[in-house]
Amino acid sequence: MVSTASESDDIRRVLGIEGTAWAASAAVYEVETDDVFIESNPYQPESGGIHPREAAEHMSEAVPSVVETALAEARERAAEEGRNADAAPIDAVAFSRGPGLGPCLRIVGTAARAVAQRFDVPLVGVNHMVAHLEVGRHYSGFDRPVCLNASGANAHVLAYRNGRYRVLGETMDTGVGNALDKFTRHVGWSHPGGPKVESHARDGEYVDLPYVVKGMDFSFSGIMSAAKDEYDSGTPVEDVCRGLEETVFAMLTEVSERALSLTGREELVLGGGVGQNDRLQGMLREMCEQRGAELYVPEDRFLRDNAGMIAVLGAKMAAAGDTLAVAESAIDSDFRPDEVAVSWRADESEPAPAPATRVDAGDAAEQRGAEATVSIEGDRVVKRRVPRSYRHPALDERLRRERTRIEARLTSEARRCGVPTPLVLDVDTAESTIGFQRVGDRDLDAELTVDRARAVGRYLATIHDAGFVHGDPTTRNVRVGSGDGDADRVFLIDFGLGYHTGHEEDHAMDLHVFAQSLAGTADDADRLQAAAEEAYRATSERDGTVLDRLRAIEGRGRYQ
Ligand SMILES: C[C@@H](O)[C@H](NC(=O)OP(=O)(O)OC[C@H]1O[C@@H](n2cnc3c(N)ncnc32)[C@H](O)[C@@H]1O)C(=O)O
Ligand SMILES: Nc1ncnc2c1ncn2[C@@H]1O[C@H](COP(=O)(O)OP(=O)(O)OP(=O)(O)O)[C@@H](O)[C@H]1O
Ligand SMILES: [Fe+2]
Repeated sequence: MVSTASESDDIRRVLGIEGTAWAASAAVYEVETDDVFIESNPYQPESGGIHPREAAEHMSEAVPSVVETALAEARERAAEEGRNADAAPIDAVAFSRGPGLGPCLRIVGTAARAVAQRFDVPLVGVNHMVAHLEVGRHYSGFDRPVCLNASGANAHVLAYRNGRYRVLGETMDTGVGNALDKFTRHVGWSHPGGPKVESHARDGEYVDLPYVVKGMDFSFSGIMSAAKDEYDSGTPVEDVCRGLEETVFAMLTEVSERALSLTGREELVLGGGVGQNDRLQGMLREMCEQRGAELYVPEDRFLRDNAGMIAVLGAKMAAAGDTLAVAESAIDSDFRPDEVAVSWRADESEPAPAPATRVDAGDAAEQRGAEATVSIEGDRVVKRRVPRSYRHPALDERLRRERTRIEARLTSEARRCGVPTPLVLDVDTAESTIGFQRVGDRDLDAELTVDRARAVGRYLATIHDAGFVHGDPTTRNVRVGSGDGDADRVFLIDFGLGYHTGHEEDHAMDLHVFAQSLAGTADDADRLQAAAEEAYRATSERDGTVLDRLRAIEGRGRYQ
């Protein structure tokens, strides 16, 4: 019988067990001294990538021995503190419950249950992705950071809000490490590929590869096939590695910056095995410095998969009484971070409204968006995409030009379809500058209403029917109010990530980006989202298929 104690003082030493994919790991976390002992045994595939069956065989051999090593350490510490030799050396057992490979997770779950029963201590089921970010939050001392999880099988941007970690953005296909590993497999290098990409990139010249960011979501599949093609056509592998790092990490840095900008937060925490990469850390550091934000990067041993992070979060969960009865402790290979009901944080109510909210200060004010600076000069605004020094200069130049050209073109095209947008007054692609008519008197996030959400749904349907997407329809890229008495005008702005497409998936992504931004900024996001969808349905020529696709995007398990 496993006890399910809820006395927080009882939790002084926690055993953590990890084994979602490659790292068989056990750890002892000492609450009082904050000390973490970690014992790990990695699985190294003989050829190719991670084979689930081989990985599970590795876990069944390695998990018991790393657990015994950690327990021996725990016993020593228990003896030092003068604990009775008959008493349990630990006060709880925490294990990675998911996401991960099912066969591996089951072995970890079985081991954890056995230890918990043996010592009659509570069992704690930890979400591996939340552990990746909580360990950084723990050691940074940050309270409300944005978190970038850059790991093998996942890539997310998360922020805590009202009891859950919200996924502000994520990969639409593979995890970031898996994407790099697939390229290195193609080249014939052994697993894991990430560190090899890093060392080869140092001697490489940058090559252009597709850069795919949709709002705060992103995709790696196009980049990976292009990288393989480059290699196959004879481009030196060092150059392809450099192009990969510059492109993939600039994407992750851009979405992190967007998330900081959208939420108005000023702290960023990095997590996940790919987080060990120096170039990624450097880009994030530079971006944060330039916007006056703070970055925290955990030690490498806490970035890659490890049981230390499981024990650290497990201790907080156990202290909050968030434990599992054995009968309810089944693993969950698709466990998403936003499914976790956060029990261990004080119930903080959101400081309202988010500081990023902008109500216009008046003339000659300068706004700083995630990408551009916008200066208001009377009834005209000038938007300039400023260079981002964290990006390679060639990539930076390309993105600023392309986006400026597209923004000018699609803003006008939307207007011609009857969607309110500002008039484009002049464009200078060389300087990445556009002059616009000034519209609205505040951003939608400052004053969200059901009617306005409905207008956004209607306008998105209109441009989709005309054959293009907005690309970044967040609550900050919608202006409301007109200043001339017609308070309910709603304007779409910032079409720089738009493009022509007839694919339902792309149309659904626009709705998904809007839904995610509602979830990130509003408490009644569901109601607003329903209103937007209802208006979309009423307007669109093919509402059914797009909304079906939206449901599929929302329900997609990302573990692959
Ligand atoms: C669910 C769980 O099993 C999974 N874990 C995982 O992916 O292991 P993690 O340790 O977080 O990350 C491993 C990845 O991290 C990459 N990696 C390691 N060192 C790297 C480096 N210096 N540069 C780039 N990638 C690196 C590896 O190539 C590999 O793809 C996850 O967290 O998604
Ligand atoms: N035509 C306009 N009229 C009035 N205000 C505007 C106009 N264009 C932009 N703004 C203001 O400037 C802010 C930033 O503009 P915009 O979204 O185009 O830049 P950005 O850097 O791409 O921002 P982000 O990436 O954060 O969406 C807007 O949120 C809005 O408050
Ligand atoms: Fe991981």
